[in-house]
Amino acid sequence: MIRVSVIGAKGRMGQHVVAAVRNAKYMELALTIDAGEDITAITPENTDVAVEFSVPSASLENVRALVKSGVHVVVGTTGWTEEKMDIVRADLKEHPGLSVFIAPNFAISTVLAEYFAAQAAKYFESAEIVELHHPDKVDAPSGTALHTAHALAAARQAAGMPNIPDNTQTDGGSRGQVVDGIHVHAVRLRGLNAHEEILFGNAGEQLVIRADSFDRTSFMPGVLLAVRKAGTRAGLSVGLDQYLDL
Ligand SMILES: NC(=O)C1=CN([C@@H]2O[C@H](COP(=O)(O)OP(=O)(O)OC[C@H]3O[C@@H](n4cnc5c(N)ncnc54)[C@H](OP(=O)(O)O)[C@@H]3O)[C@@H](O)[C@H]2O)C=CC1
Ligand SMILES: O=C(O)C1=N[C@H](C(=O)O)C[C@H](O)C1
Repeated sequence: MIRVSVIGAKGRMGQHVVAAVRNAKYMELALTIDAGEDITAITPENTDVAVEFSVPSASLENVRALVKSGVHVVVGTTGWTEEKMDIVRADLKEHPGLSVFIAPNFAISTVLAEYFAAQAAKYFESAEIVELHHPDKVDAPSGTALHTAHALAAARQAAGMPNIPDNTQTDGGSRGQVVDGIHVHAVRLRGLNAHEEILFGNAGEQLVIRADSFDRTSFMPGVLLAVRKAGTRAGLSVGLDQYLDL
């Protein structure tokens, strides 16, 4: 049995994770922790893997506390920068064998969309990203869109592509945030859940790759896969693609 504790357990994702763990074979729910509760209650005596879905402002300190306790961590919360990950990498040096796995997105559709987009990137002069989410989301652009922008930029750079053409002379914000040279646009609309479009353009043609998570259940197979894989890859790793046969 894998004993799984959930941090952010009362949140939208946390509630789904609690239910998914309860229904999963060979897993049992250990502790559930939310804002204001004592995360140090999670220890190797009661937990094998902690799943963290809280808020971007709290996630780093939660992960650091969990690493200090000595449990494997699966993280879905957004807001992870290289600087924050370096802090966790340094902490992990004191705990060889422990794993911290961060996934900007656990939905197979979105992971594949980014994978396909990275393959397409070198064939198109233009690329932009549109992410669309529910209006209760606190961060923009989404962690997924940031991750996709980095992947596209890396693919373009590896192929020696020039900057994306854009002759905009005045911009009151309508052109979105520029991430590694890629324009990223965020839509917040009641009724939506989590959606991403990657648009590519050449003279006379367009390719659109789109992934839709209509319901948070879409993230659960990925979360459970990451829990099952916890500890197989010591140190910090990022992205569900690593666990898929891509
Ligand atoms: N990787 C992926 O596939 C996915 C990632 N996400 C990301 O997951 C995160 C959570 O999303 P969502 O569930 O919608 O957000 P919610 O706001 O619904 O849930 C967050 C929960 O964390 C709690 N919380 C706040 N501070 C702490 C803390 N210090 N310690 C423990 N718990 C805390 C909140 O409590 P309170 O409300 O009282 O503050 C709330 O219950 C976001 O960053 C989101 O972008 C979302 C979907 C999929
Ligand atoms: O807040 C959300 O809902 C989501 N957050 C993640 C992100 O910012 O990429 C993953 C998914 O898009 C849902």
